Amino acid sequence: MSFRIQPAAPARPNRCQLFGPGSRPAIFEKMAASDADVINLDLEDSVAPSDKDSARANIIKAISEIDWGKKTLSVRINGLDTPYWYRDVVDLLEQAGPRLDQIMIPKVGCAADVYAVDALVTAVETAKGRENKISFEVIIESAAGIAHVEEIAASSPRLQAMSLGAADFAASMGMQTTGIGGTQENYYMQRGEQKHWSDPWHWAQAAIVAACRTHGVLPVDGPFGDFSDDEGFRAQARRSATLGMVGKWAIHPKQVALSNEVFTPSEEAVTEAREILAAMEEAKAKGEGATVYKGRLVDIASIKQAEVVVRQSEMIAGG
Ligand SMILES: CC(=O)SCCNC(=O)CCNC(=O)[C@H](O)C(C)(C)COP(=O)(O)OP(=O)(O)OC[C@H]1O[C@@H](n2cnc3c(N)ncnc32)[C@H](O)[C@@H]1OP(=O)(O)O
Ligand SMILES: O=CC(=O)O
Ligand SMILES: [Mg+2]
Repeated sequence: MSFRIQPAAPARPNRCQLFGPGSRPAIFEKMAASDADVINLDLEDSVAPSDKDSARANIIKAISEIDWGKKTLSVRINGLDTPYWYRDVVDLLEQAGPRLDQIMIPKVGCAADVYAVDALVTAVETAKGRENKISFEVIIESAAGIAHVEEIAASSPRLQAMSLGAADFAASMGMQTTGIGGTQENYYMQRGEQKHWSDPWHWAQAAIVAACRTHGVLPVDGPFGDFSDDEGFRAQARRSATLGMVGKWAIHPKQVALSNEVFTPSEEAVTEAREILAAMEEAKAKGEGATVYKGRLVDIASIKQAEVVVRQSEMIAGG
């Protein structure tokens, strides 16, 4: 292990982030009643330019009027390349009240983007004497974002989570697809007569997980656009969970249960993890660092692996 200890990411459930356009206030109560751990009220790409002001007003009203329970409540502001974002930040911070937990910054391309929002948020918080400080989440969804992913992960103590935004990412990278996440028809290996589909999102996800884990940030998988394809969603979410991501977005309420299912360690996985911990306790008592569990090697690294599963399960149960 490096001399630098890996910081822990925030210990809060983030299995599913449910999105809804700020221009559609009729669904806000349904979002609040959902089983999502995080709610993302959107001011950005699901809101038409002509609706930006009214969407902002809807969201500000709903933040204090609706009972959001214990959910993390986040608002996605507009990008720094638009004329809307400063007004989003100032109005939210001045008018939305203390229930707002987090701001999501889209299309972050470098650490200075986060610095700029941090400076504005800090000024308004200080001016208003706000006690509960706003946290940040960012979306990596551009070539610049993925090229600078580590400096972005290290950019601010406010930063709690980082998502991959497959739609804008694909556009920025010039990828030949209109699909949002999941299997892409033309991304395959050919062997004889057989096609084997690969995962074009994998490398970006792995880069995000590594940057996040280095700096104590929660890595999250973004949208899966085809909400009629439950198995496709599950497969994408399982790959993300296996890579170390803690959750996924839902762009339709039917995806919430799917995401919670995948990102909650199963009873079977938790039992096995506890058995590994018990086996290693026995080994330790005998002065051994390695032993055999169900015919396979387990050693001191296995304790850390098992603890990831047990900790995640206990945090979700307690959260
Ligand atoms: C690439 C990106 O940036 S993704 C993030 C930004 N995008 C978004 O925020 C989009 C979020 N999703 C939506 O706007 C909508 O779900 C849509 C447009 C995809 C589909 O909307 P609809 O056509 O109304 O879906 P559908 O008819 O299947 O809705 C079923 C029920 O769920 C409700 N519902 C729809 N979307 C949501 C939502 N996001 N949250 C909670 N409830 C919702 C509907 O009101 C309806 O309720 P009802 O049964 O009481 O009438
Ligand atoms: O904002 C999300 C995306 O996929 O783009
Ligand atoms: Mg986007």
